Amino acid sequence: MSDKTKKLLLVSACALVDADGRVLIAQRPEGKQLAGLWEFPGGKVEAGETPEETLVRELAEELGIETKVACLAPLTFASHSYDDFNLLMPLYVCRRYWGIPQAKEHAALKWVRPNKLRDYPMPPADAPLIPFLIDLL
Ligand SMILES: Nc1nc2c([nH]c(=O)n2[C@@H]2O[C@H](COP(=O)(O)OP(=O)(O)OP(=O)(O)O)[C@@H](O)[C@H]2O)c(=O)[nH]1
Repeated sequence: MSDKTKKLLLVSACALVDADGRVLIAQRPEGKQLAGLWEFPGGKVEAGETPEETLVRELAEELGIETKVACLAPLTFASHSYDDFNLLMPLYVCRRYWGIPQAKEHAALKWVRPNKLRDYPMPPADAPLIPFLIDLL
């Protein structure tokens, strides 16, 4: 049943893709919600930002890489009801970026083939995204 007190949270996420068709996932650090789970880099869309601008900012903050809005292609989205909020999360694909991703805010990073993503525990919102990446890559 719908809970009218739950807020809708808009989060932008990115599947960074390398030349071999692998996708970058990042492990959430200890002390955060969903610690230890593997996620797509990204974060909350701040006031005044477009979802694409959020990703350009988050990829720089979280991974130390540079990309551009024009390098982000929308793929699909996740819609999931967590206990305390409803998540709406567009997923973009990015194949063009500058620099080597480093785990600046995560516990670890891993390049994974899409058909192996299910081997890594991810937040519940993410599971429906995996078939789209398998189809694309
Ligand atoms: N970046 C990202 N967030 C995800 C994914 N799946 C998913 O459910 N989320 C949820 O979307 C929200 C993203 O927020 P965030 O990363 O900006 O913030 P956070 O929880 O780390 O907390 P913060 O406010 O301290 O930055 C979290 O609640 C996270 O659990 C995903 O694949 N990538």
